[in-house]
Amino acid sequence: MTQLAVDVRSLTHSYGDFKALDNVSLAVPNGAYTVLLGPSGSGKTTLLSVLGGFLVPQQGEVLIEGRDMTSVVPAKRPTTTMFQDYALFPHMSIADNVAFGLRMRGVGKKERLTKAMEMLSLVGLADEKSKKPHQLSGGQRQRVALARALAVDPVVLLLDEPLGALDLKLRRQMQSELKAIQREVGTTFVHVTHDQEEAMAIGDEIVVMNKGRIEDLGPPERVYLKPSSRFSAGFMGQSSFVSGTVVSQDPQTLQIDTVFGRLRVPTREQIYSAGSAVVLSMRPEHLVLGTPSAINLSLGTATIRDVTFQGAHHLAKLQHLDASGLELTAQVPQSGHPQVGMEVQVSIHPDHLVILKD
Ligand SMILES: Nc1ncnc2c1ncn2[C@@H]1O[C@H](COP(=O)(O)OP(=O)(O)OP(=O)(O)O)[C@@H](O)[C@H]1O
Repeated sequence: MTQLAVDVRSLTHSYGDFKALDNVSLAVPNGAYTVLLGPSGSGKTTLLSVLGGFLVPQQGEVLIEGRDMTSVVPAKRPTTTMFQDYALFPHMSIADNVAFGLRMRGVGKKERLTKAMEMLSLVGLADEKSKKPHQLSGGQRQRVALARALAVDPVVLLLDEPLGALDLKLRRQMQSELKAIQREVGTTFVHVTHDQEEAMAIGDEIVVMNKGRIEDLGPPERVYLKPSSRFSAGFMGQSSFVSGTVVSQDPQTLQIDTVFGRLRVPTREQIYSAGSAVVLSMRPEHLVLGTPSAINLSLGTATIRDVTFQGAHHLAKLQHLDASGLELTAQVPQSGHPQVGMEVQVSIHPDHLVILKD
């Protein structure tokens, strides 16, 4: 049985009247790269602070490798936290910065410098060992902070917006480096970000947070393709939403009334009762413009209202002709030449239609 690196149970924490964490439970398997994703104020940093021991929750428990750590101070936990500003010591060499945590733990000089060099090699900075932090680029400083955090062999490394200070290009590059380093060392990483692309690029598991609660949790592909709530669908990229009411479900077909008529969807694992209010969520790349194929569900006809060039494709805003005011967003390949004012038929493959409880 895989032991859990982190097991938090029913965490609740308020600042005054404001509930920053509302009954949060989360299990992180050993060796996983977990990303806490959510908008500003959703409780990500509060949760990370509880894991790192900087905040004792008002309710709930934190277990690390099965041991209760709820009230244990940060220095006595098998966790280290890497903050966004890296907090490197400016007067110390890179090697001494990396060895610092080991020095605090009483590790001898020879051993700690050997470990520091091992960690600097891991992050590709062995040649810079004698430099001071100000002689390095932002990306290099970030790697030093990572080497320092890993030097003490934590069970869990907690990263709070670790790439927030980097420009976009470097940020994307560091994402793959972080992931590669995590795979190599096998340490459990819990990483906070509000950047959906970063979460998808890096996480084995994404935890989508909203208003102090976990809205969705799973591998990136699952959370993107089959989000489990409207919030999660909207936060993990673009989606068009359409309300519907379930008419019936039999072994073959789920029937839903929507503004563009009755949709007959091959039946789902989930059983819907007649009269249930649902929301249909559709990703732009799943909306098909042009004559629908036999298997696709027809969503009627729409007018293209706006087209934006996105490099690899166009994004078209569509206004539905039959359903007043309904807007859909569709991705159109460059070869599609979408033009404002064009009337197009819209359809979707049933497997791409996400049906959520309203
Ligand atoms: N020490 C504090 N005192 C009062 N309110 C706080 C405190 N720390 C956080 N909050 C509030 O709790 C909420 C959750 O904060 P938290 O920092 O956990 O969110 P977050 O998801 O990490 O947001 P961000 O991405 O902006 O850092 C926010 O509304 C914040 O204003």
